[in-house]
Amino acid sequence: MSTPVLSTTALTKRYGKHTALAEATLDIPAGRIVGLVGPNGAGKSTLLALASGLIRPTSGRIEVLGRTPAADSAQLADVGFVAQDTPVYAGLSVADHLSLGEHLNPTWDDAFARDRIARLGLDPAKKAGRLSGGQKAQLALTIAAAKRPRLLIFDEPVAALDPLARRAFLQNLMEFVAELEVSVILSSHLIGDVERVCDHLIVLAESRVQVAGDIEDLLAAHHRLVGPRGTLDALPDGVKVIAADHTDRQTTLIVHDTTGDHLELPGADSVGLEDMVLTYLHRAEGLTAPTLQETRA
Ligand SMILES: Nc1ncnc2c1ncn2[C@@H]1O[C@H](COP(=O)(O)OP(=O)(O)OP(=O)(O)O)[C@@H](O)[C@H]1O
Repeated sequence: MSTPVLSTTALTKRYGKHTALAEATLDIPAGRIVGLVGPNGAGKSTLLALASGLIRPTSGRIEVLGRTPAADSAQLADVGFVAQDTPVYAGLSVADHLSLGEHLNPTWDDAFARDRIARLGLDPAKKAGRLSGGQKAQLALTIAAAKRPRLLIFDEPVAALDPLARRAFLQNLMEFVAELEVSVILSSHLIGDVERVCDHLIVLAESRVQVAGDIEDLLAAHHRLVGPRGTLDALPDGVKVIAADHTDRQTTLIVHDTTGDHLELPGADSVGLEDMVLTYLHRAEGLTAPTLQETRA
């Protein structure tokens, strides 16, 4: 089996008394486009900063491509990181950015970078400060990809972009992935975007991983069950209730079949990605209707 892109065990980051990330255990296979979703302050940037080696864990283990993040120059070259707010140098031209990239990165693919800039229609002489938000994002993406990393990490790459620029950026990203055979982890607030481009999902809320896995598997393992009240109380082992809603007569459950056996559950209906993510986010905030156990207590 190939080395996981990201592997963590009980990964924790604290700032003083505040826990930004708690006990995160993840195993992400290579070749995925991973969507990291969660509300403000959930710990997304913290996880990405740990993965890129910008910060060190308080406790727990993290390996990126089988090694400690930012362990040495080879490991640094293997990971391209684009922080929030698409960091480019306002006073430098597009061409200056490419020269700088070439100078700083031993694995720099100049032909690839120049070809991308031409295809995007960016004027090499233009100062980065005069580019639009979408163009800045595209420039940052080009620079990160031209390092020819094995993993690209983006912290909310499309947050500041209008819908058209967002779509163009994500389209571009998918082209890169196919062209460079690179793994990608990106954080986003937009579940629709994640659905469009990602094949693996991590839901983070309240500093904890709520659920993670290949999107296809997660969708196949989550179900909505509706039945007369009382009929859904006994579920097979390994089927976890994520949310429960009751009326006088009827119970609606969102459940996660964690057995991996694709259990046949009576009356099971599918759950869309957005509903699934929101169910986990609501549960983390304690906003769900009471669970069956709580109702019986
Ligand atoms: N350097 C720091 N010092 C102290 N607290 C921090 C630091 N960095 C992050 N935090 C706190 O850790 C928590 C997680 O922050 P983080 O930036 O990882 O969240 P996020 O999910 O990326 O949020 P957003 O979607 O708003 O970017 C927050 O409560 C934040 O205030």
